[in-house]
Amino acid sequence: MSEFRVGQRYLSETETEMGLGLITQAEGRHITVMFPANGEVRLYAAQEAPLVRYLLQDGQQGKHADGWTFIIEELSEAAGIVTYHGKREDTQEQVTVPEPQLSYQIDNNPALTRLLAGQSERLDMYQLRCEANQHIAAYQNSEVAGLLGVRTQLLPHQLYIAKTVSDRYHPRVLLADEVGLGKTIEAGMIIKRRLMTDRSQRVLVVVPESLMHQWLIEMRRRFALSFTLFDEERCEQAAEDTDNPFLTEQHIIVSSDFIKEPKWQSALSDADFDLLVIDEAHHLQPDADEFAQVKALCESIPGLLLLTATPEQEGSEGHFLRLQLLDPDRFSDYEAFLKEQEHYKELAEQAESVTDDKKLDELLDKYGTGRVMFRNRRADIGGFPERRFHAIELPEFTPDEDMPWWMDDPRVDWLISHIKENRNSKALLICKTAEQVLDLSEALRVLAGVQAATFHEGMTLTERDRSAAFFASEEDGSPILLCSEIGSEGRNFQFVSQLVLFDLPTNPDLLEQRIGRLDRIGQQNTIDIYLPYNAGSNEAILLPWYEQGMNAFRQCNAIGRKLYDAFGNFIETAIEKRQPLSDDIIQQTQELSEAWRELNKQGHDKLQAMNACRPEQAERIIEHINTDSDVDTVADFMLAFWDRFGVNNEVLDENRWFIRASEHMRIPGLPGLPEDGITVTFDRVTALNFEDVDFLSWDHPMVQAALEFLSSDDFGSTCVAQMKNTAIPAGAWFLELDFTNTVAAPAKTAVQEFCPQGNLRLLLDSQGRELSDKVSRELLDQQASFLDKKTARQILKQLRGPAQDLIHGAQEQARRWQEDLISDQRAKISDTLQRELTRLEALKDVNPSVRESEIEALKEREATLLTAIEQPQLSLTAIRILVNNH
Ligand SMILES: Nc1ncnc2c1ncn2[C@@H]1O[C@H](COP(=O)(O)OP(=O)(O)OP(=O)(O)O)[C@@H](O)[C@H]1O
Repeated sequence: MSEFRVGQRYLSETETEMGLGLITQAEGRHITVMFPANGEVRLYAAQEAPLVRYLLQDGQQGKHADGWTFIIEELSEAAGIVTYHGKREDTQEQVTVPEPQLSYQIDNNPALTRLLAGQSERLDMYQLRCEANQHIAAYQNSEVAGLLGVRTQLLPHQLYIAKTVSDRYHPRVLLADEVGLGKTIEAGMIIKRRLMTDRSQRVLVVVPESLMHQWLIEMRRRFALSFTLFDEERCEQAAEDTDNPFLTEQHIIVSSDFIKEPKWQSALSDADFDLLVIDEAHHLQPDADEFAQVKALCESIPGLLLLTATPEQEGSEGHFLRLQLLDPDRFSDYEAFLKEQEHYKELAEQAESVTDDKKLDELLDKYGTGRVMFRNRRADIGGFPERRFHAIELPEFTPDEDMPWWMDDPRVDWLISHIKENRNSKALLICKTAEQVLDLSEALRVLAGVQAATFHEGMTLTERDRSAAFFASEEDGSPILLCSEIGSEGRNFQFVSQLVLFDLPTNPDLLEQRIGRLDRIGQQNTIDIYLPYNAGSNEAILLPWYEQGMNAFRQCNAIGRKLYDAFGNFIETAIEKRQPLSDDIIQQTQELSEAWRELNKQGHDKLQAMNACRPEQAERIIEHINTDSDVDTVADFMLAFWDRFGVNNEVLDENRWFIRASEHMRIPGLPGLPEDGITVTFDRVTALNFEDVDFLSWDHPMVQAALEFLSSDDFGSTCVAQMKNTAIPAGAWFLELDFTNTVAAPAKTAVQEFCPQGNLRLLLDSQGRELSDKVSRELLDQQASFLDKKTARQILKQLRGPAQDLIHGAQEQARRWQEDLISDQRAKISDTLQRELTRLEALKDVNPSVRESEIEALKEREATLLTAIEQPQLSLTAIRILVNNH
């Protein structure tokens, strides 16, 4: 066809991302177009070529293949080739640019390119794109992003910690809530929020082997977080293909024993993790050989969360040395640390009179465990069930060497009767060793025909989980779970209300951990703790010390370990000699425990409570979560998304949908959408009631992917629609433009905190008058209706030129908006980080507690952010032309 000439420039109507094409052959009925952007050469039938001629007009900006830009003043044409005459923007020289010399990169705004190519998408797709952009900006601006979709009850003490800790640039803290109050949940929330806000990218979780699966499942179920378990075998395998196995995944769980292996030390330290979480951290023993390795790992990772309900389980000095892992400079002198504690009472009194949160932070910062340690206590939270204690004295027992001990140990008889009398309820039994568990299991099977579930270190992880599930099963589960001491930590057994202590540990913190399996969040019933013991046994010796001395069975016992430090010698001697403890020791224990409790109550506990939860702030966080995760908004958006993108959704009830990919999916797949479908809800309560239902919120990977698809691809980026408004002349037209501003910076700077996506909507009439304040998007949507593709294309042909002119002007306006936005963000970066710097430097003057590296990191962050913000990205993400047609 004669209208095609070699050298002319065209856009592909269907693949605008190929940039500006150049006709290289135009003979007969075919034309050849080269697209330099991706080096493709396409052959088209001239009559049906899906191409749009690319022509600029005077006043517009052109770009030469060498990269410089010019403003067009005049056009001329010869043999079908247009030549542009104008002025170079950089040198102000007059230039002449024939169209073959135009750059193939016409504009970095795909929406504009698509408009020029005559593309118009469905109105509903355009609306969805704009909505997605608003949701993205709202999400990035939300103060509680990452906490919106946690599948948990919104408990103030947990959310306060989650938000406070996750917002710190490099948090290094001890999460030490009393047993069962939700440290794992808090850690999960912190991880989730940090990942969702780009504050963290790579996370390493270290837990006792017995808790690895539980963590994996909790992270997935409650936070939609995918972790991978790494063990020796996995590392060996990965090491065959890569130098560092830990770089193959972003979120990794390993066992506490694993990190002690020197073999993987350097790989772990070099794996660029930015957050390390160590559960049951009281096991980190400063006097153990491998402590140096753990210390090195803790030093190599900027963020560190240590979790323990019993920080002083292994003594006060161990506690101090673990605090030192968090902040070696602050906790540099043990004696000074002890001395400081003597002043906690006065400090607490002083702190109580401070009403300003920032001042309180400063005060807590300067003394004691300050803002490093978070400990919530049952007494402060309230609402926990009562504990009842039943000590059952049984006759003395001496095992017969020729018979298994369990044949005539009176505790076994008691246990069998107990199971029989309590057929309708389950019991958890904890004893010291795996051997005891195996013997007891045999005893119950042989003597009573009871099949007990077991849990001990001799079983594999999968066997343990299977066994715990057998115990938990309501229909045909076991009435009792026999656990060795490994079952006394971390596991969740709050669906049980009876605990049988088959023996007693000498360390009160271990007893506390055992009781904590049942006395934890979610426990609905009064807890019955049974201690069947034989007269003259170790348990008979320990019982009065625990019960009368410190009331350890009925209440939480934070001072147990200290009492053990004070009376341990007497206890060990009494056990060795098989003699009861003297009344005097019991009396002294009682007096000391009362005195210490009182002292803690006035100082230590108060200070910890002030740091662990500030109720007003916690309530504000919950309010924020409720506002920012409005169920209807998420649901409306996702339902519309599924409809447009070919995901079948079937309503199951008011709150649940079954969704499955259809044959008409417009995208290759969605994260979290398996082939055979999935049931989802947008409602937290439903999510808590139905474990198998996915909880969709703005935090969920599927919802995030939907937002990402809509914003990063071209879906709905251009649209021509009609409106019927008799108040304005027929044929009047309007241009609606959506701009976004983003700032790209290295992930480690967590740039989103200061520079979340900003959106600007402009609405122009054909004269270029800006109307966005007067006519909202919603109002326009009410009047807008669909236009068929053909008419849309005709309109575009007519309005392309004038629309382009208006866009040109609007871009100027958007740039001014961007400058204001960036200047606010720049000020916020400087203000916040300078304030933080001043705080750290002031703190350093009071005591040498601040690491120089912390100050350096802060300065570096500020410098990087301030550099990044100099190159913000303004994008025109969506364009709509509305033509009045009545
Ligand atoms: N906000 C919540 N909503 C629902 N369940 C919760 C919530 N917080 C905690 N739980 C449940 O309560 C139990 C205790 O929580 P978690 O395991 O996090 O406590 P912990 O402090 O880590 O326990 P431990 O001291 O034994 O290590 C778990 O079963 C957990 O799933």
